[in-house]
Amino acid sequence: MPRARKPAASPPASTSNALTGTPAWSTLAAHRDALAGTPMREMFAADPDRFARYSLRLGDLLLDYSKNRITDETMRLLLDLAAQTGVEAKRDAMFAGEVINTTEGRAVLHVALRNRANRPILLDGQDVMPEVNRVLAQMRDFCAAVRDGAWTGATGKPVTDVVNIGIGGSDLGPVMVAEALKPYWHARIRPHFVSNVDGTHIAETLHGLNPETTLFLVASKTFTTQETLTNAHTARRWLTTALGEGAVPKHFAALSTNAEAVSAFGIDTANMFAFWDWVGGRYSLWSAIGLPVALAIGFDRFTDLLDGAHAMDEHFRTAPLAENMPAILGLLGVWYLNFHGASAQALLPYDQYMHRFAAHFQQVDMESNGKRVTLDGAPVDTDTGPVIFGEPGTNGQHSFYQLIHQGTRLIPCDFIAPAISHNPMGEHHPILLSNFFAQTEALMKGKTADEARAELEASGMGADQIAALLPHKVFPGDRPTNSLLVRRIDPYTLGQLVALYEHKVFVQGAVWGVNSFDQWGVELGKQLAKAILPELKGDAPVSSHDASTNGLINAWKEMRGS
Ligand SMILES: O=P(O)(O)OC[C@H]1O[C@H](O)[C@@H](O)[C@@H](O)[C@@H]1O
Repeated sequence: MPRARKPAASPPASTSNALTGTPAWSTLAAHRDALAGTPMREMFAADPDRFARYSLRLGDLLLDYSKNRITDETMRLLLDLAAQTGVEAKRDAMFAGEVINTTEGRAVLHVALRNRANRPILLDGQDVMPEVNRVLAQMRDFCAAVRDGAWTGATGKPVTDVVNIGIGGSDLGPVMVAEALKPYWHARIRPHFVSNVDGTHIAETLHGLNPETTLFLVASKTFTTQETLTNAHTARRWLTTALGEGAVPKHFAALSTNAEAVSAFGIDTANMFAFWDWVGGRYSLWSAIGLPVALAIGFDRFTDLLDGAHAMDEHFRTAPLAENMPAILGLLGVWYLNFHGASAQALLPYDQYMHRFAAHFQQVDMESNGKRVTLDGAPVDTDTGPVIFGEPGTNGQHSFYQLIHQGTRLIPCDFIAPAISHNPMGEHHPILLSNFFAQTEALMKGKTADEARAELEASGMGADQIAALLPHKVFPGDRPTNSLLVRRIDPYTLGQLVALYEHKVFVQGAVWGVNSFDQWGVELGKQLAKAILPELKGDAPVSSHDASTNGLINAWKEMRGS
C-alpha cells in the first residue's frame, strides 16, 4: 500500500478558521450570558424529568449528562454549531477512508480495525478488510500457541512473561487496556510494559524475569523511535547474554508498519504483526499493537473489545447528533472550553483497574487537538484541546478535588463507574459508588451561605466564629459533570468507552477545524535532543546553545564527574 497519498481533491467541509464568526458562535455566547443566573440546582428543581431528558443508553452503557449547564436551547445551539462546522460530513469522510490527515497525506481508519460487520472500507479503491482480517488471524494463531504453551522459548519452556517495548501510542493504549482487564489475564502469562528511555524502567522490569520464559514485543509504528529501539537493544543483549543469538526468533516479535526496519533489527518478519499508515499511533491499540492485550486476555476477549468499539462506531456513524454520545460529550466540552473558559477536563474512573485511563486519553486528546492552526494552516481563533488529567476515585477526592469544588477555575469532570465490581469485598463497592454519586451531586448543588450558616449554627458555634468561617464553608456548586455507568468493566464495555472518547475527540477537532491526526509538536524536542546527545560526550564545555541550555549541560558534566 502506498505510504503517502495526495489529499482529497475537495476537503469534505469548510476548513475556515472563522469559527467565532459562525452564527452559532455568537448565539451561544449570548445564550451563555442569558443562562448565567440560573444554576443547575434550579434547573433540577424545575424539571423532575431532567435525568430522563439528558441521558442516553447504549446497551449496558449509560450516559447521564443532565448535570451540565444546559437547557434544550443550549443543546439546540450546540447542534447548530456542529452543523455549521460540518461535523457529520467530516465524520462520514473519516469512515469513507478519505485523506483527512492532510499534513501526512493519510486516511484515518482505526474504525476499520474493529469493523466487525466486515463492511468493505475502500482506500484507493481497495478494501482494507482482507488485510485487517489477515493480521487478526495471525494474532489469533500466535495467541493460541503462546497461551496453550505450544510456543516455547529457545530452551523449550512456555512463555510466562510478555514484555511490550513501545512508547506513546505503542504503549499507553495497551497498558491502559491490559490493566483495566486484569481480571481476565491468563493464569501463567503476565504482561509488562517498558516505555521510558530511563534505564531504570527496563532494569526494574527485567529484574526477576527469566530469559527462558520471556517474550519481547517490540511495538513501534515507525520502528525508528529512539526510546523503543534503545530499550529493545538492551532487551536483546539481556536475552542473548543468557541464551545466545540463536534465541532471538523465539523471544522477539515486532508490531510495526515498517518491515525493513524490523528485519534490520534482527527480528524475523515471520514474527512481525503488521499494521498500516492509516492507523494513528494513539488510535492503534485495536491493531497488532493490541497483541500484548490479546496475549494476556485471550484472542476471543480481544475481539470482544473490538466488538464493543464497533458498537460505538456504529452508534457514532448512524445516530442523529442529538442522540449521539460522542457528539454530545464533544459539544459539551466545547461549551465549557470555549464559552466558560474551562481549560482542563478531568477523567475520573471509579474503578481501580482503570487507573491508566486518564493517562491514555491524555495522549489521545492532547496530541490530537493540541493544535494552534486549522487544517488550512491559518491560526485558530479560539482555544482548542483541554488539559486532560485524572486519577481513579476515591484517590482524587483526597487530592485535587478541593480545587474542583472550591477553586477559581471551572473544571468539567467525567465520572465513570461499573455497577458490578470484579472485587466486591463486602461493603467496598457501595462505599466507592456512594462517593461517585455524592461527588456529582455535591459539584452540581454546592452549598449556599444559608445552608453553611445553618450547619455552623447547629454545631453551637458563636456568631463571630461563624462569620469568620462562613466564606470557607460555601461551595459555589454549578460545576458540570458527566456520569458514565456500565454494568461491569469487561472487554466489550471497555471497547465502547474507549471508542466513545476517541470519537469525542474527533467531534471537537471537527468543530475547531484542526487536524486531529498529526503530531508535529513532538518533533522539535526530538530534533534538538539528537544534536545534544553527541555533545554530552567528553568533558569539554558546550557553548552552542543559549546560556541556560549551555549552563545546564555544563553543570551536568561537572556533576557527573569524569
Ligand atoms: O509507534 P512509534 O512509531 O514508535 O511512535 C511512538 C510515538 O511517537 C511520537 O511520540 C508520536 O508520534 C506518537 O504519536 C507515537 O505514538
